[in-house]
Amino acid sequence: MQEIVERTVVDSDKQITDMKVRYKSGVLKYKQMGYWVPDYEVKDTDILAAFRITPQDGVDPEEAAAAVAGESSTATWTVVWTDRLTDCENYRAKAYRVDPIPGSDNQYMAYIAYDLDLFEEGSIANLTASIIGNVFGFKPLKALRLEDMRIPTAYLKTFQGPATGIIAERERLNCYGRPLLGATMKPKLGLSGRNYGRVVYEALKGGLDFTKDDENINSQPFMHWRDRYLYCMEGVNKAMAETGEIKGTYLNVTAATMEDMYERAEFAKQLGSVIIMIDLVIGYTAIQSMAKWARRNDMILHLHRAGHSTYTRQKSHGVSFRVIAKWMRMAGVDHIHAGTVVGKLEGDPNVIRGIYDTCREVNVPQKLEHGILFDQPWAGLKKMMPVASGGIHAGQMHQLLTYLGDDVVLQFGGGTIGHPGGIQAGAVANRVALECMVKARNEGIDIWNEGPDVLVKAAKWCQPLRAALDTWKDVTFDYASTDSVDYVPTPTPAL
Ligand SMILES: O=C(COP(=O)(O)O)[C@H](O)[C@H](O)COP(=O)(O)O
Ligand SMILES: [Mg+2]
Repeated sequence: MQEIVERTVVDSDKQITDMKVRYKSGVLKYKQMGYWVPDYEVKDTDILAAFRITPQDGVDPEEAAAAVAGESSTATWTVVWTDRLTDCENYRAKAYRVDPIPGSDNQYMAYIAYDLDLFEEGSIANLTASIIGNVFGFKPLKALRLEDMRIPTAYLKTFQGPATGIIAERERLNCYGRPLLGATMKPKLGLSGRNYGRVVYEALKGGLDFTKDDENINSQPFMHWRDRYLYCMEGVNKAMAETGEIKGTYLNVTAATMEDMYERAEFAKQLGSVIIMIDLVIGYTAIQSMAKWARRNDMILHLHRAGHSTYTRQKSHGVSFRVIAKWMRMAGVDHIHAGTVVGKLEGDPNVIRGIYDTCREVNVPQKLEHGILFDQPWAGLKKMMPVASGGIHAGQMHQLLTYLGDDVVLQFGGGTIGHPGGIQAGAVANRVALECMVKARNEGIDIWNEGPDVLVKAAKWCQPLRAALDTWKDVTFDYASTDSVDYVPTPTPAL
């Protein structure tokens, strides 16, 4: 206690000096206010953030980094007397390193350390209110992107982590050694409950493990949620009885209020569903609440990342999806849409690799070429299953398996329901393509190069696979990606 009093007194002198400096120059001086500490020694318990900053013309990059540290921790636009009533030396975030990004237009990677005491335990809302709070609209910067974070073990342990995790999910489904297969219902909107349930049944009967509500299916006039749940679960139960496999359908419980979401989740549980679904747009607190509900009720929790591209897609402004994935593993979801590499939606292979590692590794080491700027040990939080979805089809199975591995849900919406032979044939094509590719890989065949031959051979005796390959052979999505790793700093021992 004595120590703090002393520090406060020393600080008060420093604050007065800082204030005089500021008033004299008439310019904000975050560096002089103590937010730039190049010789700072990072503590094991610090939360670290790496921001891509684009300072306004004429703004010194270190000053800009210090401004980010200030605005995302304790500072306001001017020095305030009340700082002296706090342990402000400790509470100020510290910008401790700024690297120019080669080949960029005045962009820098700024590293900032935050003391653990700045954050409430187990609250993504509180963490993000600082880290991505006001600071993204801050005038000294033209643009700002949160590229990565290091969450220390001390803070991780205050979070629940995935409600179920990959290991328990596989045990519940009794499914090992291969990716899981799913399909998103199409058309996105408009089907009645009975027709919808029919699609679920056919897709599961054909060999998929899961079907899935689309992100914008909730309780519209054409199909209220209870109808959807009842018809879907009828389809699930029938398909399970006929195939002898455990199956599920992600019942989207997204709704306007927590009360509505709990009511829907409870009904899904009563009907025997193994999985429910939420959309990212419900917000971090709602996601954490649903994760706690899922843990209490032995339910797998699927998260659709609806809305993420509004802030993850641009290269110089927003938040990297890798960071969102990290927050979601802390928040406690079991499945997360994480990109496909191939398919209709953008995604650079290196960036996607970094996201998949973040979801499912026990310890994620720094890997600069994958955009992973910090070591991230997960401190016992369970693994989260990535979901590959968006314009994928059976003809890409060798690429999907090579890029994404086994612990993933491969989800074919149009690639099941658009099959010329019908939904069940589409599911058969996907299951056969997957099984033959896993078998080839396990026998040591180089599926990256030989994969297309493997598929063609299997298609000789599997008419639905042949039809799928014929239908989608020309479908490629090779539009330029806007997302790739361009920042490869020299690692320093401090990291
Ligand atoms: O409906 C689909 C996919 O349908 P289809 O298989 O017919 O393309 C999903 O909402 C998107 O995959 C979301 O994208 P992401 O998974 O990248 O978040
Ligand atoms: Mg969708």
